[in-house]
Amino acid sequence: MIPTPHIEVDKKGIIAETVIMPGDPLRAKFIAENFLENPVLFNKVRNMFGYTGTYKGKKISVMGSGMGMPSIGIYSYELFKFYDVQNIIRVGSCGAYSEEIDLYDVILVEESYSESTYAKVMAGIEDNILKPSEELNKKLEEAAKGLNIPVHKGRIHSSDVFYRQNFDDYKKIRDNYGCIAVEMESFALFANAQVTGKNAACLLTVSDSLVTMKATTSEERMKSFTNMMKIALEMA
Ligand SMILES: O=P(O)(O)O[C@H]1O[C@H](CO)[C@@H](O)[C@H]1O
Ligand SMILES: O=c1cc[nH]c(=O)[nH]1
Repeated sequence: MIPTPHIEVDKKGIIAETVIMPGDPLRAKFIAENFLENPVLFNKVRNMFGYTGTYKGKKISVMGSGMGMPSIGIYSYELFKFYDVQNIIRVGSCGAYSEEIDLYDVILVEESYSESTYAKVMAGIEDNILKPSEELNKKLEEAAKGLNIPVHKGRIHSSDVFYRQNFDDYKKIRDNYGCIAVEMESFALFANAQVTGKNAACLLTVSDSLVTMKATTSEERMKSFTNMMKIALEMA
């Protein structure tokens, strides 16, 4: 079924086996233009930019996912199911739930807790904690070590909601589930990888802290979260 409703590529082989996937399509453009050799734009449907190029001689793609589970649910499913993509590495931003985690720190997600119904509705998956690929995580950790970039590892909260009416509610999730940070896509990505028999992982950079209320700017979120980009590219 290609092209798909959301990706205008009509041939296999244009999109690489490994796709690096930020939420922001402009972060995808930034990665392609600053890290890939000879990047070629393969998707601009809904401005959800996707590029294929090479990194240190290896073919690799980068594409935005949009925000939230319904959005990454669509893009990652189409990539896994219809374009023979084997690995998707999300490179996202997140809010810190712990004082020990500072702005710009990088987190390698070991488990993703969610109250979302995505996995259940999509495939009858009842678990509320999903895991990334062990093998990808091992490689990402090795790549981070090789680059001398420290990473926190742990369980994060994958949320359907950015703006809670009761801000302090996040503390219940942090304390009950041991989550160190919050983002909004990894749970759906891991569910899709499980359903399609493919591999997914997630690196996050801390853009703000729910504890200290420190925050980066939107420009910084787009352009300066380069450490996680380098780890993902080096691994790929
Ligand atoms: O920076 P991205 O990858 O979009 O990730 C985070 O930022 C968005 C919210 O601002 C949500 O998509 C959340 O998961
Ligand atoms: O999902 C997110 C991402 C960054 N910061 C948050 O508070 N939530």
